[in-house]
Amino acid sequence: MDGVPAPLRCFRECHSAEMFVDDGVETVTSVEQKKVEHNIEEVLSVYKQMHSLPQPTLLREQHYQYLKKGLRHLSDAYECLDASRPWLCFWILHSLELLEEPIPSAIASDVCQFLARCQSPTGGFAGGPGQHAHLAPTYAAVNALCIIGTEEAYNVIDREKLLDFLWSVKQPDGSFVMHIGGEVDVRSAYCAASVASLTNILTPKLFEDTINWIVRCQNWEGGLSGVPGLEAHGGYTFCGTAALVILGKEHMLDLKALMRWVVSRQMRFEGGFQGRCNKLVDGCYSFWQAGLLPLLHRALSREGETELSQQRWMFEQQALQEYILLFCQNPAGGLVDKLGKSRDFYHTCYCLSGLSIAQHFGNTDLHQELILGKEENKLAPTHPVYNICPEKVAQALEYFYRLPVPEDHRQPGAAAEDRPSDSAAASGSADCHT
Ligand SMILES: CC(C)=CCC/C(C)=C/CC/C(C)=C/COP(=O)(O)OP(=O)(O)O
Ligand SMILES: [Zn+2]
Repeated sequence: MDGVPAPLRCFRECHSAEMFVDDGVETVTSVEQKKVEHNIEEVLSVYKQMHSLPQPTLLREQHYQYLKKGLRHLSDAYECLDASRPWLCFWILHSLELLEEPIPSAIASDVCQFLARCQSPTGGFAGGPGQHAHLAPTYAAVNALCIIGTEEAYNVIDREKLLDFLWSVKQPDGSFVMHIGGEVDVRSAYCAASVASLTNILTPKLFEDTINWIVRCQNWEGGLSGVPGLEAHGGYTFCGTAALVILGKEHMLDLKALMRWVVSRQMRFEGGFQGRCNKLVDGCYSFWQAGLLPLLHRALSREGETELSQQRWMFEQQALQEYILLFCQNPAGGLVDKLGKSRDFYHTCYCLSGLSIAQHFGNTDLHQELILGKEENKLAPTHPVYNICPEKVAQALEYFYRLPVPEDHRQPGAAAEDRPSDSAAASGSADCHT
């Protein structure tokens, strides 16, 4: 059965470019914005000539071939991502799970062995073998291993040392640096909370003061910035909000102001999202921004602020699907930021993740689908906190929550060798989780 027809034009009330021009003065961004809108109009007019009833199609087979190849061979263009190799594993594996394409067991095992080589002897994962541990590839590696979801995959993670690493990047004010000697921003709090919760090493002490630090990142715009006092941005807003959801404290944000900010980031003409006010649409914000709506919906329904019977997220789900399917697909496979840009695995992962959010409303209890185009366009649902499929989250939690939480006597910024000896630690309580 076919899904709903495309909402061509009905969402497109006005050209955003007009709003980017202040008193007739053009800026670099307003000129770029006009180009984006021109490109969209051109593609739309060709599309309308070819199709009387618009039915955008997800190019499943092309995306599958592009992703499958990427697991074994990367072009020279990826040399610059030599310090982000676990990310490439996550982006590709998550895209494949959204497309419901199984990962052959030999490839899954090779990925496990590769990620094991990225694990630092002092805990956490690095961007590549022999590099220093960093929170971003640690998040990507743990997510990739949870997607694989085998005993071999789970066993790669040294949880005791992972906790050492998290403490080594914890700061006295509650924030985290991305790596020892590195920068602080709210991505790190999310990466730390995500891996700690998935692998059952989350202790209240580890996130002491983190909640207040994240809440300080929400600014007058309603969204969150990377550190307190800067401009709100979708990437950081997602990270801060999802971290607070993991820590059970999302209601400490001004949720209504956040809702107003994020829904205003959906572009009226393009249908996709921008990352921050007065900037351009980009396919990857289909997840970083639209992914906030399930988090907000849950938080606001708990506070009795949204109708539980509501059947839609509070953004134009069809318009976002249209943006991704009509303007972000490379005909040879892979997805892009915007028309005219090259495909890459990051945008493939986050465009597909956003498409999945826009297609599935609710959770396993109450589930409503809104599929633009044919039913074959339907992707698997994604978990809005971790961005891996919900069954894989449940399976990982089931596995790791059978294991005890490691003893935690560590201090912010402490190196692994500063930890009390194992025998001293072992004299304490065996399991502080309960
Ligand atoms: C888990 C994890 C590590 C998440 C990453 C979150 C994320 C996407 C952060 C984005 C950071 C940022 C300020 C981008 C702006 O880039 P820009 O100025 O090039 O783009 P813009 O014009 O769209 O703002
Ligand atoms: Zn992007």
